[in-house]
Amino acid sequence: ASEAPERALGCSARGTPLQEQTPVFEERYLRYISLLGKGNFGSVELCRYDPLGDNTGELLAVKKLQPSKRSFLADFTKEIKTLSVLRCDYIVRYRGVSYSTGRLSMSLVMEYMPHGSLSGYLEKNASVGLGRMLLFASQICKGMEYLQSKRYVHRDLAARNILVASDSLVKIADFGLTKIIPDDKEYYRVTQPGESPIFWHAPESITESSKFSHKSDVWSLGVLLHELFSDCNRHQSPKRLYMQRISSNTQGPAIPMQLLFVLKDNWRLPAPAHCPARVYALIRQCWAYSPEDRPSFSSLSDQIHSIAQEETL
Ligand SMILES: C=CCCn1cc(-c2nc(Nc3ccc(C4CCNCC4)cc3)nc3[nH]ccc23)cn1
Repeated sequence: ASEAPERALGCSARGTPLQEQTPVFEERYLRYISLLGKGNFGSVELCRYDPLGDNTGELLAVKKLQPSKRSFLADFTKEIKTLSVLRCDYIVRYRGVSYSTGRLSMSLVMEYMPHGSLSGYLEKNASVGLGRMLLFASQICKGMEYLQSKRYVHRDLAARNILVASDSLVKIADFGLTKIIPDDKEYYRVTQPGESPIFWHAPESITESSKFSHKSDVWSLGVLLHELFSDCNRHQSPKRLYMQRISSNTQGPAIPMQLLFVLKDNWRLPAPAHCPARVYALIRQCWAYSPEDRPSFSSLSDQIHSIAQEETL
């Protein structure tokens, strides 16, 4: 499960060799253990793949699709394709698929992350020190750097979608909304904005243009870092802080427009309590109004690295 990897952590430049790409797990050997999470997509279950029937099989996270809503099936197969080519220690590992003969449904099999989501983990372990926070932040940056190298835009970067493998390793998960930027463009324009988490979205993704790019992922990473350095405290969540700021005139224009208004007016989420000034300054860089003024993931990794060296001396 989460034993320390004997090799250095990292992401491989080339994709997964073809024959490894879609291992099939026979559904009859997948033993249900418990429910790990539910979403508008379906559910994620903890299962043991136990072909020998002696409970020695490995634990896996199996994402079952909600009974075949046609659109979901298309998105689901795209998510499987998206995950299957990714090979990075900071991205939750895709293991394969499982088909159920009877119900003509398909499940996505992934590595099991024992500690659950980062938001849940931080609520439970308030003692996470600055050093580990910065370690988690740099791992997420490296995972995003790798996604960018594959021209993937995650579009749903938030603490709820970061999973904890061990006390010293977190990974990016939930690629349900991930899009691949076309080769001839620098952004992805969303036509069907579903239930979108606007409090994590960059201004250009909120406006009618619904533009998503690596730089809009950088904005969301800033919001994620704000959550991280707020210990994912629900009372200081981005949604709650934004709603406090804009709720003065709820009967006014729709929430997204009010959010845009305060962002245009250069208001930003305040520094979390106990957040080092250098970390908040880094977070603010991610929230530059125009995308091109935001740092790259590699620059963020370097800055986090130098903050870690200074702050944890
Ligand atoms: C990304 C978020 C939306 C969808 N989603 C993904 C998962 C998920 N979870 C886990 N592990 C896990 C371990 C413990 C707990 C517990 C439950 C009881 N309360 C304390 C925390 C919860 C989850 N491993 C995974 N691998 C791949 C996916 C995945 C769950 N939901």
